[in-house]
Amino acid sequence: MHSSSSSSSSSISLYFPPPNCSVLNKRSHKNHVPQFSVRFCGLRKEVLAISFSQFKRCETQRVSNVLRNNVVSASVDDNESAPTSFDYDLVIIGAGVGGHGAALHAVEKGLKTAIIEGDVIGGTCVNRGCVPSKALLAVSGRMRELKNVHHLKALGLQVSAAGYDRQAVADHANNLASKIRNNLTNSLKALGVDILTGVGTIVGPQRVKYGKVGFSDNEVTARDIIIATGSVPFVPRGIEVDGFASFKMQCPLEAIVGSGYIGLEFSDVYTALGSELGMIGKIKLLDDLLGTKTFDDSFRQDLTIFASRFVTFIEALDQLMPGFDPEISKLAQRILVNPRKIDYHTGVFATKITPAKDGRPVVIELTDAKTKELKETLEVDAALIATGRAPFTEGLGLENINVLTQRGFIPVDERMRVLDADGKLVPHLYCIGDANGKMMLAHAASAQGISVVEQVSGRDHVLNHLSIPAACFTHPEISMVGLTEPQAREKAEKEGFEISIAKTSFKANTKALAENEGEGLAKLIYRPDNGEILGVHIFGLHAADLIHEASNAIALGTSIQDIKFAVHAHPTLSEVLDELFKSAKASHLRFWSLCFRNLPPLGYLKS
Ligand SMILES: Cc1cc2nc3c(=O)[nH]c(=O)nc-3n(C[C@H](O)[C@H](O)[C@H](O)COP(=O)(O)OP(=O)(O)OC[C@H]3O[C@@H](n4cnc5c(N)ncnc54)[C@H](O)[C@@H]3O)c2cc1C
Ligand SMILES: NC(=O)c1ccc[n+]([C@@H]2O[C@H](COP(=O)([O-])OP(=O)(O)OC[C@H]3O[C@@H](n4cnc5c(N)ncnc54)[C@H](O)[C@@H]3O)[C@@H](O)[C@H]2O)c1
Repeated sequence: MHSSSSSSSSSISLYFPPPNCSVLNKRSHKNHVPQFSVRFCGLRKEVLAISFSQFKRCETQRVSNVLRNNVVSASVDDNESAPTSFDYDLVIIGAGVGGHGAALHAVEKGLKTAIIEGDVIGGTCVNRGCVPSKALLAVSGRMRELKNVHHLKALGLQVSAAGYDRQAVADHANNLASKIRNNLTNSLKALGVDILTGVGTIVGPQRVKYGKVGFSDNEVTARDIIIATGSVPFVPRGIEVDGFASFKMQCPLEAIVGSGYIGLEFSDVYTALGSELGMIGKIKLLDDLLGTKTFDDSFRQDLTIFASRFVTFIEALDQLMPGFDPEISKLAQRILVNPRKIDYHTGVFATKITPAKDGRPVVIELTDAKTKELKETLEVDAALIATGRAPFTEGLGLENINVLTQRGFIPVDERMRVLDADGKLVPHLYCIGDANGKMMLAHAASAQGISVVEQVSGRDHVLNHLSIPAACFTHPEISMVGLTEPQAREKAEKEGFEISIAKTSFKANTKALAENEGEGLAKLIYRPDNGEILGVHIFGLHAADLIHEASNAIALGTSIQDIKFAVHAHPTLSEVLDELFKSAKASHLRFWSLCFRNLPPLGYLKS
């Protein structure tokens, strides 16, 4: 177990311990001068003998200032309010997936760890994000298949009627969330992580208060602190959200503002489950669907689902799904949007949304993204706002440590170390997950937490964010890792190298054809000169599971030349990637290019 004792010390001469100074222990320093470990002005200091009067004068001043001229050998901690012995090695604020991942790894590393949670364990992902939404998507996927007569016929199946029990579907999502929440809570308890309940506020360096807002009297000190406070829905200005859903009434959802991950996944749910489900809330934040981000349980909503006959996407950028590789977005549009009951407006901002009232519909004003002129007004029965997430850093006490957020995000360096308003590192303070905005994904939050724990336990670690995969759980799924083609082209131009593209189709894959799911594509972006994998994008059956071979290859620096010899079981979907890597044409001279990497360019040699 790591010791929770002093990390900073000073050496100052001491003849008598003054009244405000308690001697913790005394031992002999080299040259036989007595050395004391003292708590003085609230700080733990290692001191050598000095006079009592000198100590008295420094009662209200910084030890370093008063004793500057009297020290035998000194390195006084400049930071007066920083404790030098700690209740914990590590305190984590926020028990979402990021905080949870960090806590588990900290225990493995022998750190005495506490986690502070102001709401429920599991955060957004478990309670109102990944987990319940994937339960709904599991249902919508099966319903979609059962309703697809052509597909069933091709497999020789006959299903007379596919239907579902609305409450049972909602229960499935709710039960899954509570099961995972319990699993997370139990794992923390079983490993001896102290769960401290309440809102955490940083009150000074290495000090955190926690408890009910306004009554947080409990204070703990920690050698290192991780902020993992996550995010809340981002609602653009002009959009009014009219409260919470009660889900007793039928009402088709008509507009989804934002065609990112949430918009796309929920369009999959709505269009598959048809119009049997409904909602009352006319304008909804997705989070409100599954619970709300608040520390007051009275606001918590029952999980329910709703669906629509038609969905209209409103997207500010020029194409739907703008975050994905453009070729994959186009394919996704052809398969996930065009044949479904989905309409769309791109290149327009929803600048004003007025909730439905007195029998009048929801009114959405669309403003042209380029000209900024009002383009159109839509009237719909309901709208879902899925326009991104904003960091949740309110009440964290960042002002106490001179940290200024940037659009709400906590600034960090590549090691998740928090930067203060002057751009300097704040010692012993880290921020992971949605709150730092580097990559708003559950597994990214957790990976960042693990990376920080590695660092605080003495091993330098920098997480390669380009190796972190992402997936959108539509039917079929979309997944990606690394750069998109435009990003890779930009990098190649800047750094002066060529890129190549390889593609394989699911249509040639035995397993996909056996499942009658041949619609799909895998795309590889790589450097032909050295075989480096720059990005992989997959659209097709189980794309979310398939991506990991590529992400592990990027993380481990495996080249095309090496991975193309990896063996894949037959018949499996992973042969799509096998074929992809085999079809890439990377230079066989990689060995030599590695050997000569540091030599000057040929032109230089010739001259
Ligand atoms: C609908 C939806 C679906 C999603 N699906 C996926 C998906 O499939 N895959 C994926 O990778 N990501 C998904 N995400 C994103 C994912 O949920 C987030 O990236 C992830 O939850 C971020 O984790 P976190 O630990 O940073 O923050 P959070 O999960 O938000 O946890 C933060 C925790 O900190 C607590 N907290 C905040 N402030 C304080 C304080 N001052 N004191 C004490 N506690 C505090 C909060 O109560 C919360 O429990 C989805 C998000 C949504 C909304
Ligand atoms: N499967 C997953 O991994 C998954 C699933 C859901 C959510 N998430 C995470 O949750 C976060 C939030 O998801 P999201 O879909 O809300 O955000 P997003 O950033 O993926 O998409 C938001 C979309 O809304 C558009 N937009 C913003 N303001 C607009 C306006 N006024 N009018 C029209 N369009 C507008 C943006 O151009 C963008 O395309 C994401 O960061 C994502 O990483 C992940």
